[in-house]
Amino acid sequence: MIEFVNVSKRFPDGTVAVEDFSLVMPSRKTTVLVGSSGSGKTTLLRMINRMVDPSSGRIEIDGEDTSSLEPVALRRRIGYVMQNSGLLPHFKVIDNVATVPVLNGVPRKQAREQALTLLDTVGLDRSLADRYPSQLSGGQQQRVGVARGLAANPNILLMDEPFGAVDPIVRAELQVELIRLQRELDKTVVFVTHDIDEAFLLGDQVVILETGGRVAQVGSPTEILSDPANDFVANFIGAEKGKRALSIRKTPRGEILVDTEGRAAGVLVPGPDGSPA
Ligand SMILES: Nc1ncnc2c1ncn2[C@@H]1O[C@H](COP(=O)(O)OP(=O)(O)OP(=O)(O)O)[C@@H](O)[C@H]1O
Repeated sequence: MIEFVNVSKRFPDGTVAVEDFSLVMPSRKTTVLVGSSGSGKTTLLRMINRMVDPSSGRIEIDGEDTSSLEPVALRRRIGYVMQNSGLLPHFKVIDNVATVPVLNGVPRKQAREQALTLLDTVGLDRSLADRYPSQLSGGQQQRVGVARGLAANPNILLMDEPFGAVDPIVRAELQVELIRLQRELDKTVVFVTHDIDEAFLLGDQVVILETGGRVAQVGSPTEILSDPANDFVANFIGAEKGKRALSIRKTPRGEILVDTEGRAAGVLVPGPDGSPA
């Protein structure tokens, strides 16, 4: 569990990126921080692994105050995946993945073997292991970025807009892949995005942020969709504009859900007690 307790961050130039932020991010769940540009998402994420230190307040990981931990050691046991993959251009794919375990003291041969297994995990063919990042597609690079983030077998995986720079089709593939991975690996994931659809798709807990890291609402996607806390949230999630309104259309083969433009959105199936799901 990651806990923020009254955390603020003021940068040396006086910018207050985060003000009095408190939140529990449960273990083995995905928490998504979503908000517009400048709302403090990246600053919040980077405070978890001490790439940025809070000006006040504290962050605990499983009850341990991170300010008492050595930053480099902390960073090595927390996976970090960023936009544009953050791969080292002059290292082959396999060495990009194996680097952190080697720094952690794993013998190189063993680290490279584990790296190959991780390529399997993220759905990449092992034949790509000897390529350089520039010889991969954007989506493949992001998968290597995820493999790299997982390489030290961290309990926590921080992901900063990891799918922001790839085209929508690849992005959808990567999102599905992350859901599969999360079921398999059971990590505590903190994911930053400005895309509310991505937040609802991936998040167990979604945190909608306003400027200064102010929490507009926290909840499951269902809770937020069914009961937006205020106009800001309603506007942000598109509920106000009826963008997410679905209605039932009866067809000879059953009932389907359609969106406001008449596009089919899904099939209505009965719930366990026979009521509509
Ligand atoms: N090193 C810094 N020095 C001064 N101000 C900073 C620094 N890093 C970030 N900020 C400011 O802090 C605020 C929050 O930035 P942050 O990068 O956390 O936002 P964000 O929500 O991740 O934005 P984006 O979606 O654009 O990445 C912004 O106003 C930003 O300009």
